[in-house]
Amino acid sequence: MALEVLNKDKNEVRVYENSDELSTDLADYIEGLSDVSIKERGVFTVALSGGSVIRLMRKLCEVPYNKTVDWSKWYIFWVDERVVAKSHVDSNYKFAKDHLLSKVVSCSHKLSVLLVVECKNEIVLNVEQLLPIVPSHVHSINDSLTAEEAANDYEFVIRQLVKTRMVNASDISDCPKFDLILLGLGPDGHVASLFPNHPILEEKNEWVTYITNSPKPPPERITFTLPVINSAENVLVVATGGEKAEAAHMAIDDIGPKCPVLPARMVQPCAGKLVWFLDVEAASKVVRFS
Ligand SMILES: O=C(O)[C@H](O)[C@@H](O)[C@H](O)[C@H](O)COP(=O)(O)O
Repeated sequence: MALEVLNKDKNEVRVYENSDELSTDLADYIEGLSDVSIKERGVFTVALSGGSVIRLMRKLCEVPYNKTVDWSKWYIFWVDERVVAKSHVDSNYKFAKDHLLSKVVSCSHKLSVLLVVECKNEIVLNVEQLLPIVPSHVHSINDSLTAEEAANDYEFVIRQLVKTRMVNASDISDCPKFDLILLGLGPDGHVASLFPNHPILEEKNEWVTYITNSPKPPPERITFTLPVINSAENVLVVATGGEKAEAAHMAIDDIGPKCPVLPARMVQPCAGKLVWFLDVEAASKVVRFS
């Protein structure tokens, strides 16, 4: 449970004693969003970031969430990706596969075995609930292309899914409306591969763009643009550790005209909900009373 829940404008900031508590509540929160979306539309579209947020989602693969989340209805995307082979240690796809997605599949297999045993005892269970992630629902980038080509290709894939309404369309912008976008936070205030002072912060037309000079290695990346992030139904920014404290403070608090142009501060969903998940260290500079 959160130690504190702060309301900052229309956004919520949840502060946790440690990363374990944060991880449990994050799993709970995501399960709730997944449930609502699947009841309403039959699918849950989620875009993942790279870095620690993936490890912090690990409880989704544990009891009770591994039994309650309907993984078969998840459609998985990447908010940003490093332009490297999918087998490369720097690949966000590989990281998510190794630390999250593959764990879901193996949990679900175990559950299927349990299901057979329980069915013989005439216990009625919802078979559908126990299906694993469907491989064709996992939309990673094409790693055989250049950064520019990969960004165009990824945008094309998303546009096709918006046409069929597998991915929702925003009512107020010409953008997809993902059910959930998960972001990490860099110590410099970057989110996704949107770095401070980079011209792509101004991008208004593209859904997916690319950079070849990322200050965080590797240099070549593709990324969702701010209009896409801000069109999501739900955005969660997840950060732990003291090195994120200054960035969290500058992104969340009203610090007047001297405020630098910080990508994390530019995350302001037009109609959706933004929730920050911080541990006490990352939240140590966030103003408690305004
Ligand atoms: O692929 C990436 O590099 C990212 O998507 C990036 O935006 C990341 O989420 C943050 O840098 C936070 O990373 P950590 O949580 O690991 O510090």
